[in-house]
Amino acid sequence: MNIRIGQGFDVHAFGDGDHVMLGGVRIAHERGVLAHSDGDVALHALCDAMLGALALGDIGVHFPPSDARWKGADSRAFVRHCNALILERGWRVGNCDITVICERPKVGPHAQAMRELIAADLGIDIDAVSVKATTSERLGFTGRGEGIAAQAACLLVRA
Ligand SMILES: Nc1ccn([C@@H]2O[C@H](COP(=O)(O)O)[C@@H](O)[C@H]2O)c(=O)n1
Ligand SMILES: C[C@@]1(CO)OP(=O)(O)OP(=O)(O)OC[C@H]1O
Repeated sequence: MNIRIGQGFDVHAFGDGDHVMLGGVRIAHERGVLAHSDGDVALHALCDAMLGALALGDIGVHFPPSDARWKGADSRAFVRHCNALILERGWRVGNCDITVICERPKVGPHAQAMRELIAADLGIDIDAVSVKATTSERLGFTGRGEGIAAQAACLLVRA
């Protein structure tokens, strides 16, 4: 088999704070997120998609929330670690696609910066990295502004 696919999903509740991290980009916002790490749902979903493609469990297995090393951690380091696991097994990311789900903040103005950071961390062309967003039409916990969610898909090809 010369391709593998994985998908990921993550949620964090909003809490006190003045920014959210999304796709490695710091976005000023009137709420922060409650998390052990920097709470970057986009990168956590991506990590779970990458790990899922390798059938290596999930982000919590590799970076346990009980481990003080990950307190406030930059989630870009998680992405780079997952990418190293991929490369050392003879794979590379062919492309990935992330959808962020929230009413606010607006993601569109930051999507290009996110794509650039993710492409750099994966060592792949920016054309292979997609970041998009949707509201949930004011329905559910994202619609009520209680939290933020993201889902991701990741294709691996033989290096
Ligand atoms: N947090 C968000 C949510 C949405 N967008 C952009 O707005 C478009 C319309 O959203 P709908 O949920 O009404 O379909 C969407 O396609 C995104 O381009 C955004 O940037 N940030
Ligand atoms: C990222 C980790 C790191 O301890 O903690 P959180 O930032 O709380 O994020 P979550 O999406 O719950 O994933 C679990 C953990 O791996």
